[in-house]
Amino acid sequence: MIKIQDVCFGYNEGQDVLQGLTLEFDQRTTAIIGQNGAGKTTLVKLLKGLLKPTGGDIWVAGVNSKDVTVAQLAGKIGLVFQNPNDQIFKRTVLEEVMFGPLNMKVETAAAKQQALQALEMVGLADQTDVNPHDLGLSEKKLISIASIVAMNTDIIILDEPTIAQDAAGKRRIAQIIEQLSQEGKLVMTILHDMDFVAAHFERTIVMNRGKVVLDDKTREVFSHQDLLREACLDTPYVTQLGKQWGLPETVLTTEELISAMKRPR
Ligand SMILES: Nc1ncnc2c1ncn2[C@@H]1O[C@H](COP(=O)(O)OP(=O)(O)OP(=O)(O)O)[C@@H](O)[C@H]1O
Repeated sequence: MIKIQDVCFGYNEGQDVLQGLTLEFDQRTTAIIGQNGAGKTTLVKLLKGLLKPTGGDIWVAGVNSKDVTVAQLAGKIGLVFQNPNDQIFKRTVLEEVMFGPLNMKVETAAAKQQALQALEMVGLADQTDVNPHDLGLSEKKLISIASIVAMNTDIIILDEPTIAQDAAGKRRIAQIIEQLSQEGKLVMTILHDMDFVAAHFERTIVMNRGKVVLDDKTREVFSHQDLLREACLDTPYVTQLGKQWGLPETVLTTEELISAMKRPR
């Protein structure tokens, strides 16, 4: 669905923030992790067409991002920004979530239907008339997710969706990701929460200083404690407990840890 070939990008000449990335994305739920400044947000802005590569090529659904405008790419790829205040600007939740489909020239009735379905998915179907600016950060994040889901793109990128979410909010985000993935969409997510990554993502890509240093099944990635440490990242808490218990395998959830601990040693 997305192919990236030798992509370089720098905000300032001579200072490449991304250095020759080559990646292919398929329908697996994919987490992108890396310390602050690793280049994660820059990468997804390039995918969305908000930035253009200074070298290399990006194809989204077979189309080279250099040959299309941001508006043309908007029908293929949706990006939920890290800060919902960068995205929200309408006076009611329903207007906000309808804006994307209407902007894509969807008829008003269908746009409303898509918006209501998206709000149902994020658990805010009863907040349609509320001013989004009166809501808390966790709800604003859910509204910004609904706004992108309502546009019904095949590719959805979430930048730090778990920030400001309590345990129930995180469970909701995990359900949304799972549902979108089951609908056949590519869901790519930037995250700092390693426990969330371990529990919910099939593939994990680790970035460090503008390069991909690991790209594999999530369990495989979290078995490379040394490489992760070099990238200034921790393994999930439950994985660390498993290692301290002396387990040879890499566990990713509490269920896996408990079942492994019950085994005779
Ligand atoms: N608009 C900009 N102008 C100049 N430099 C920028 C700009 N945006 C980001 N950078 C720099 O590019 C590098 C990569 O930043 P980016 O935001 O992509 O990293 P990140 O991995 O998403 O970090 P975080 O986890 O903190 O969001 C950093 O050194 C950052 O300071």
